[in-house]
Amino acid sequence: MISVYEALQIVFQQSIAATITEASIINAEGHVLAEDVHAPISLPPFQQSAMDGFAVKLTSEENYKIVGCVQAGDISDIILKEGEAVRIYTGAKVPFSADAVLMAEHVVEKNGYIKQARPYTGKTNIKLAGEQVKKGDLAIPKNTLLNSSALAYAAALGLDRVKVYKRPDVALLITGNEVQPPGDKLEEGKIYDSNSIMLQLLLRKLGIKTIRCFYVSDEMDDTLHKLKEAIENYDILIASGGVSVGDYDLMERAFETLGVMQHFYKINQKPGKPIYFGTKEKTILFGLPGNPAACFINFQVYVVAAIQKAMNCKERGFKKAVLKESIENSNGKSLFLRGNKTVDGIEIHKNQSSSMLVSLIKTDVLVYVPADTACIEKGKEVLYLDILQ
Ligand SMILES: Nc1nc2c(c(=O)[nH]1)N[C@H]1C(S)=C(S)[C@@H](COP(=O)(O)OP(=O)(O)OC[C@H]3O[C@@H](n4cnc5c(N)ncnc54)[C@H](O)[C@@H]3O)O[C@H]1N2
Ligand code: MOO
Repeated sequence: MISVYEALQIVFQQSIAATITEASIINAEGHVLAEDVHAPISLPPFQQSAMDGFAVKLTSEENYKIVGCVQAGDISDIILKEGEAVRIYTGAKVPFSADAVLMAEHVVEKNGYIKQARPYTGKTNIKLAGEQVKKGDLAIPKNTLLNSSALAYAAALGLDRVKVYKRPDVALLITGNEVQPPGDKLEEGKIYDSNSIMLQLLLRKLGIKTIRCFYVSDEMDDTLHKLKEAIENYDILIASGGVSVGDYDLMERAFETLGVMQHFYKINQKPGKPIYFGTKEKTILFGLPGNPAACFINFQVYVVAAIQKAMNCKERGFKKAVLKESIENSNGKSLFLRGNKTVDGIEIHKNQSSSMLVSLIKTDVLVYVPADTACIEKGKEVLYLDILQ
C-alpha cells in the first residue's frame, strides 16, 4: 500500500491539466483567468466629476457665471473662460478647460451666478482619465481567481467574455443494491443513499456545474455499461462504494475490464484505505469507499486536489496548528481525524468511525497524523487541512 504523500503526488501528476475555454462574465465566477487581460480602454475613459456641483476655471475672485450644464452621459464642448462655471453632476464628463468641481454644498447660487464658499485647489473632485487603469496596461493578470469584483472590473472595461480554465464535467457512479433514494419508504435491508447528495453538494462548492449521477446495481453488466458511458462523456468520474474486496465490490474489476490505467489502489490510511485512482485517456477516475465518512474524507484529500488542478486553482496546502489534546496512533497507518479549529488550537472529535456522518456535521478540519507517528502530545503542532463543507 502506498502512503498518503505518494498518493497525493500521483494524483497531482496524473490529473488532467486545465483546458482553456471562453466564458461570459456572468458565468465566469469561480474560474481561474487563463490569459492576461489588458485594458481595452482607460478607466475612467474621460475625466469625470466626482460630485454634483459646478465645474469651474478657478479664479481668485470666487464668483462664477453659470454658462451651461453637463449631465452624466452628455458630451460637452463648452470651453470655460476665467470666472465661468457649468452645472455638473456626478459621473459627467468634466469640460477639458475646468480646473475643479465645486461641491453644490460649497457654493451659494444667486441670479445665474455662484459664489465659492471655501477655497479649492486644482483638480479637486475630478477623477482623471485613466487613473484606475490606462488603455493597454495590464488590468487583470492571468491566474486570477475570478470573483465578483474581478468580473465587475472586466465589465467596466467593456469585456463581456473572458478566457478561463474549464471546469471539469463530473460523473458520479453511486453503486450498491442496498441504496435507496431519500423520500422513498425504506425497504428491509436497504439504506438511504447519502453519498450522492454529499458529493454533488461538494462538487457544486468547487464550482462544478455539470454533474451527472449514475445509479449502479452490484452487477457487472450494469456497472460496465454505465461506467463506459461516464468515461466517454465526462472529465472526471467518481464512484462511491464497491471498491473493497467483497465478491460484489466490482469497481476495480470493472475499471480493469474497460482498460483504465491503475495508478494506485488502497492507501495506508484510516479511514478510507480502499480507494482506487486511475486514468483512461483524458478521463480521471476515483473509486471512493461507500462508507460515508471515508468517502467524504477521501474526496476532501484527493478529489479536491485533482479538481483544483483541472481548474488551475492554487493548490490548497496543509496548515499547522497546535493540538488541544494528545493523539495516539498505534496501527502504523496515517490518520485523518475530524476536528475543529478553535482560537487556542484544534479539538479532535470523539467519534471517528468511517460510517458516521454525525461527527462530520461540525467538522471544519481534518488533522493528519503520519503513519510512523505513534503519538502527538497535547500542545504540539499538527498538520491539518481546511475542508469544504
Ligand atoms: N475484507 C475486507 N473488508 C473490508 C475492508 C477490507 O480491507 N477488507 N475494508 C473496509 C473498509 S475500510 C471500507 S471503507 C469499506 C469500503 O467498502 P466499499 O467501498 O466496497 O463500499 P460498500 O461495501 O459498497 O459500502 C460500504 C458501506 O457504505 C454504505 N454505503 C454505500 N454506498 C452508500 C451511499 N451511497 N450512501 C450511504 N452509504 C453508502 C454501505 O451500505 C456499506 O455499509 O469496506 C470495508 N470492508
Ligand atoms: O477506512 Mo474504511 O474507509 O475505514 O471504513
